Amino acid sequence: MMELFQFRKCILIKLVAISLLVSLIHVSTVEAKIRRYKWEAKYEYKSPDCYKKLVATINGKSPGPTIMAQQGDTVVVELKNSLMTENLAVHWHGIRQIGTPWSDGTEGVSQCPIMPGETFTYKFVVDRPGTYLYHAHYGMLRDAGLYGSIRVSLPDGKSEPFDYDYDRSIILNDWYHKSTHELATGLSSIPFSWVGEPQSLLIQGKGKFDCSQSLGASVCNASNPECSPYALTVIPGKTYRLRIGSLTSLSALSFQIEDHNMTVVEADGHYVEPFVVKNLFIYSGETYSVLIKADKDPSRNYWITTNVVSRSPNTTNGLAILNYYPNHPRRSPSTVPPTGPYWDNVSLRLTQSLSIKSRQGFIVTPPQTSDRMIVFLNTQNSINGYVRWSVNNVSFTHPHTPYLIAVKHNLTHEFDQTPPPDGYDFVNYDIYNIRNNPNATSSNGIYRLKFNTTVDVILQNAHSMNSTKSETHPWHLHGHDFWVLGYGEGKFDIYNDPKKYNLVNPIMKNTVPVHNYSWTALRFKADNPGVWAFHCHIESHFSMGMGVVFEEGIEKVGDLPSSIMGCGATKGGLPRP
Ligand SMILES: O=C1O[C@H]([C@@H](O)CO)C(O)=C1O
Repeated sequence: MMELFQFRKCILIKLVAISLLVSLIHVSTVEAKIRRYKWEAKYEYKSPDCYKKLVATINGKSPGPTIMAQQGDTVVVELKNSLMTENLAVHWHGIRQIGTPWSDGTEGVSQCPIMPGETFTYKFVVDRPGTYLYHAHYGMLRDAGLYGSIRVSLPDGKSEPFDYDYDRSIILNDWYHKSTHELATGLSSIPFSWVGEPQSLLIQGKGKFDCSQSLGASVCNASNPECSPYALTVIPGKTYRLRIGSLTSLSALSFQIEDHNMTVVEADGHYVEPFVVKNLFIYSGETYSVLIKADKDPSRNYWITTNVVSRSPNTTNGLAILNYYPNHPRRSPSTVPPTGPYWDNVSLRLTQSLSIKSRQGFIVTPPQTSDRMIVFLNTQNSINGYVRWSVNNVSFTHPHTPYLIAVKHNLTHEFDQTPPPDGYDFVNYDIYNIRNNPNATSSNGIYRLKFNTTVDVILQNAHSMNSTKSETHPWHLHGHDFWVLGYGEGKFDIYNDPKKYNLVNPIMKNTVPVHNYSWTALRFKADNPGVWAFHCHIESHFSMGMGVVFEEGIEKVGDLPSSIMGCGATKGGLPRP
């Protein structure tokens, strides 16, 4: 009897084990989906802020389609360049491209440009849940409207550490009426012609330029439905997760919703220890999730606004409508739209930056020490009469052969083999004044990092060349997230400031501002084999040389696909080193 019982028990255990195994296999096959997209990039006449101009679209839209995926999925984007006369590359901003550095979409770094008429396929895994972006990474093409959102949700059955009823993605932008070609030409000419302040601010691709400036209805038509304000419809009583991303060309923004507080819960794909704000400061390349509750008087709509901060604004505020259902989405509130905080209040912005900490229960503790410290002094310079931006007095230029190919195949003659400096003259440099000698050099040399080491990067801001200000610069790192260890005003003190680092619960991000006359300290692990750009996300500043490139673990990078080749030294195949 006992034996029969044991036998049955054994069979039962085996059955349970088999069914568990089957369900595990089932879960893993259900989880890892392939999300396929077929996109065509082309120019179309559009009027996002009522002013008609050529806009770079994806499948006829700007912002382009939102990529919706679950953690662990593989995204495949077959991208056709139908821009007719312009090259293309698309960067998946915030996706680390582990094992696929050739899919990072950075022209000159990870691939040759996609030529007009060509189709290029990007394939990568979205390994973490969160809010990300995509945008053109060729010349200043992003500014022409080629961008969109990536939303990575948790696998089925897993839930976020906060509750909400609905999820919405909103991209903030600023908008120029001149073509990107005109803007880029002005920046690289003698005399220098600055892009100036943008003509309008867009919220989810819509803005309002004042057409009364006598342009004629064929150019600017205030009643064009294309430029009716974006309406975010909410059901009274419900909680909304707003995934807000900024892809401004230049502007740092403040975002606010009339009468509604926002609880910040996510930054660049990482959970934030929740904190409540009336306005959200957001810099180009950053993403945040905020929760809002539709718990105000439901008989009316409310204004959503954006305004420029950190530069003296000359652009009307962005306007959208928070539409309480069932009010009409076009019904403008009769109230005055909130104007946001004063543009020049640096300490308010610094305070918000310092409030962003990693959420309890989700903290990834940083290594407590680093192997290398690199200090990047950000300055505006002059090189042979051209206005440029530099890092440690070196202004970045692209080589003809993408670094990933040149480094992997040891094509040493393709770029300067001398690495740029790890620091500047800490003792004598006065960050508060226009420099005595504005001259700098340019180079396409790169920083080579020892694989798996911990690297600290200190961004040091300074006075610009001929204005009366120091400007905010949002820096974006490809291929990694970094821990934000600290921010401070003035000149970074390499002996004492590291003692004040937050090594307990720093947030991890991929984009971070360095505030006016201030420093920002970051730490990351050089553990992602590849070649990665790190640059100011202001499109004109990057095109004026404000960036660097890191290489790590190139020997661990697999065979490069031939689809990324075809330019520079790889015209007609790979040359010998
Ligand atoms: O790169 C820039 O150039 C101008 C100004 O410094 C010179 O006109 C400006 O505001 C920038 O951000």
